Amino acid sequence: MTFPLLAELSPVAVKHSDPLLIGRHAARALILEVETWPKPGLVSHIDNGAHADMDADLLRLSARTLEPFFVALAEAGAMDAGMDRLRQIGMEAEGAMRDATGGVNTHRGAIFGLGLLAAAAGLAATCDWHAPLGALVAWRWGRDIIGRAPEQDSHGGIVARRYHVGGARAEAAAGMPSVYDIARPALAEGRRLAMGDEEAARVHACMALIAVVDDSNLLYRAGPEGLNFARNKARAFLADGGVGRANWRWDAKAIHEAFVARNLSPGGCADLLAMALFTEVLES
Ligand SMILES: CC(C)(COP(=O)(O)OP(=O)(O)OC[C@H]1O[C@@H](n2cnc3c(N)ncnc32)[C@H](O)[C@@H]1O)[C@@H](O)C(=O)NCCC(=O)NCCS
Ligand SMILES: Nc1ncnc2c1ncn2[C@@H]1O[C@H](COP(=O)(O)OP(=O)(O)OP(=O)(O)O)[C@@H](O)[C@H]1O
Repeated sequence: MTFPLLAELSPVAVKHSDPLLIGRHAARALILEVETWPKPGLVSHIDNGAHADMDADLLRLSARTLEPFFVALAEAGAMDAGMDRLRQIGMEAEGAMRDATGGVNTHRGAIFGLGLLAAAAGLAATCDWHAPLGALVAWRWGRDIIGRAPEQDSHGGIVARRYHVGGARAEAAAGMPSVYDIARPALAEGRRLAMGDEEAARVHACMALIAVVDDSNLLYRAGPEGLNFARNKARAFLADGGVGRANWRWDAKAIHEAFVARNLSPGGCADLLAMALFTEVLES
């Protein structure tokens, strides 16, 4: 893996060092992601997308349940904890999520990605870090993240073997490039195109992510054809002007319905959207 030199990264000030605030912003980012419609195939405050076992209330409950674990991860980061300790807290968070939701996987990917960013936010304050939090994740924990073999029987493990994609771990070990190179610029473009409409900007960023990310959820449910179908729909939406058109919401709704009809759900892209919203608040 090649990683840019620190001097090549854009200068960034990390604004918050209080673990309680970091945890609150992480949970808030998850809630904001839910309050976004139409996100193709995904759960929102309007409908459940391609999910029979979740709705917005369950995702909100899950987000609230996870907040103390994001606080703990920020505290662990501030103590320069290694990956074993972060993993332990992450597994406890997964257990609490399952207890709260009756066993539903509401936020497994989000715990991992947002959790690492929360730990990096805690660490940043103690080591005078002036670059993106994703780069700090890669620099401090990247080798340990990628060095660990994927779980054999998880959906991600199955997809990784079958299609040779790296999923959430590769994304994190590379410094979250989909957050910084795709979602953050798309949020800014969406705000400009939709004249400050924040929900529109989030839909725009979600489409930009679906257009390029190797989302292991899409691959698990529908293989490469499903992934390509999803990408082509998102690319066409963006090529037609994204949220800059007056009738964009109808087009996004039609894409959402096409995903639901095929049981497609880009859960990884939903996680990456939440991570982009979180880093926007923490970095300037
Ligand atoms: C690493 C994890 C995510 C492995 O899960 P899995 O084997 O199913 O891998 P997979 O890559 O498919 O990711 C799972 C979830 O990540 C999200 N995701 C899918 N594709 C991507 C992608 N390309 N980029 C980012 N996230 C993605 C989705 O929500 C998906 O459900 C994780 O569950 C795990 O090992 N947790 C242990 C706790 C831990 O290490 N925590 C670290 C500190 S919080
Ligand atoms: N709004 C959302 N709607 C759906 N999934 C989301 C949403 N936000 C985040 N996700 C992510 O999607 C993942 C769940 O996706 P999904 O239910 O497709 O996977 P699964 O439980 O592994 O498999 P399956 O449901 O196909 O059996 C979670 O780990 C979560 O992080």
